[in-house]
Amino acid sequence: MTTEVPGKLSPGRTTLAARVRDLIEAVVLAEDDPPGLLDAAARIEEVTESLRARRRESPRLLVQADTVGRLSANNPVEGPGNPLAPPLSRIRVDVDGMRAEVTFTAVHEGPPERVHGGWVAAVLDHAVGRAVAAAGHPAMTASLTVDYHEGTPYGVPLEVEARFARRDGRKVYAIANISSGGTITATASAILVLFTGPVPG
Ligand SMILES: CCCCCCCCCCCCCCCC(=O)SCCNC(=O)CCNC(=O)[C@H](O)C(C)(C)COP(=O)(O)OP(=O)(O)OC[C@H]1O[C@@H](n2cnc3c(N)ncnc32)[C@H](O)[C@@H]1OP(=O)(O)O
Repeated sequence: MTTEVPGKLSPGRTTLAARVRDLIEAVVLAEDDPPGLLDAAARIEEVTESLRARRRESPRLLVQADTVGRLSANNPVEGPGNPLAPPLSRIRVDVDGMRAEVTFTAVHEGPPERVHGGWVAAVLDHAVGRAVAAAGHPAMTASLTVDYHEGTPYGVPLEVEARFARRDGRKVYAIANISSGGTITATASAILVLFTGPVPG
């Protein structure tokens, strides 16, 4: 059975994360005007201090996500609560794997007008983790091999797909790809190792 994510998360938190994401992009693209930049920095520092005054102990923010159970909405790839996360959207998971959308921005630029390969790998790593968990084999990535076939564009929605392939004892094999407008730009194959204890969120 396919389950739609996200789960329940306070709108204030997702809105704040979205605004900070916008802020990061604005910072990266801001013209070099030293007084203006210093003034902005001072105003941002004020907001940071007001949030810091209400600091929680752990970054983990568990919400009911899907068949895997309670997961952290602050996950740095998928989590809508984390401004660092692109994040993932339109997530669909089932026993065969997961599909999702992701839109990178100029913040993620590596090669000119293309997404940094580390970010592509992060999304693929996350996707294989999601896929094997959805297939009933929650595991951590031990090995991830990424092939970059073409530059991955930012500013457009990309499709992410990952599938559980097979299990051999504690080793779980999975594959994933990321595509733009039907063209696969990167593929990954992964070996994950089953968790022996409780699955962290
Ligand atoms: C609103 C909603 C929001 C929702 C929000 C969603 C959040 C949803 C999160 C879910 C999705 C997260 C997905 C994140 C994906 C990561 O980011 S995972 C994090 C990165 N990975 C790590 O940190 C792992 C670090 N490595 C380790 O901890 C340990 O090496 C491992 C992987 C646990 C394995 O250690 P171990 O348990 O001691 O196992 P070990 O006996 O060494 O090996 C077991 C088997 O694996 C094999 N193996 C081990 N390493 C390798 C290797 N590198 N290559 C090949 N084989 C290997 C061994 O040869 C052995 O094989 P067999 O002898 O059984 O045939």
